[in-house]
Amino acid sequence: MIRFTDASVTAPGEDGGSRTILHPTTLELGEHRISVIGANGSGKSTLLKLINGLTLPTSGGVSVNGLDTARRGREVRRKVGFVFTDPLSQLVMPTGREDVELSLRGRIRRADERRAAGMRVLESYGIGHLADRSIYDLSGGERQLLAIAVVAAVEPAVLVADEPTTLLDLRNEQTIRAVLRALPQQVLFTTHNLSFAQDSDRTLVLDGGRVEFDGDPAEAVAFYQELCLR
Ligand SMILES: Nc1ncnc2c1ncn2[C@@H]1O[C@H](COP(=O)(O)OP(=O)(O)OP(=O)(O)O)[C@@H](O)[C@H]1O
Repeated sequence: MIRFTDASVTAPGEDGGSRTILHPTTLELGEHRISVIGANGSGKSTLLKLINGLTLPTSGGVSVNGLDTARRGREVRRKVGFVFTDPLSQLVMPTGREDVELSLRGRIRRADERRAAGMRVLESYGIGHLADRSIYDLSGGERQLLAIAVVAAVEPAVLVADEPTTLLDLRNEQTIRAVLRALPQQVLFTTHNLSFAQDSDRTLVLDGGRVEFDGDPAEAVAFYQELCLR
């Protein structure tokens, strides 16, 4: 269970004062698949980053399975895997094989076992044949698949993905959606794709740093469309 208790985020404003990015927010997030939608700059990424402590609340708190993100960030990050919009910002090794092996390092000590396990992960995502190719020579979809595989390899309790299909064509978008749908763990994602948003059990609509709607995905999309037309 992810809990936001009056969690807010402020940042220095241009006028020397402070600017509210997320107004005090209280949420209990327990559903298997939760989507977050809203206009550019409405606070979606900030909300996701609060979940694994990449961003800490200025006031209030956020916890994951009872672990406070401010006090127990390392433990939280072991439970919450984060997939960035741009896979190149998280893939740190020259090839997929090395990246997935790095991810498995804390779990599997023996190099030969790690190598075999890494290969099994890549094969399960249909990218085993790309294991030794430079990450710079992968297509956007292949890279996004690799980024998800690397994060999911350590079986985090929660997987958070920030606009995971934004850079993808229709076929790759469908592949990533199917991959995320099949993951057994809790998945939270942001998207501007309203059909993808409805691939979930619950949708939050953010506007100006506030959760303005929280509930059924189809109703959330209708609410958001109306909000955009106002
Ligand atoms: N560390 C920071 N310092 C100052 N302003 C920030 C910081 N982080 C985010 N912001 C601002 O807060 C607002 C919300 O940003 P956020 O990235 O959460 O929006 P978003 O809804 O994910 O947008 P997009 O759809 O464009 O990705 C933006 O105006 C952004 O510029």
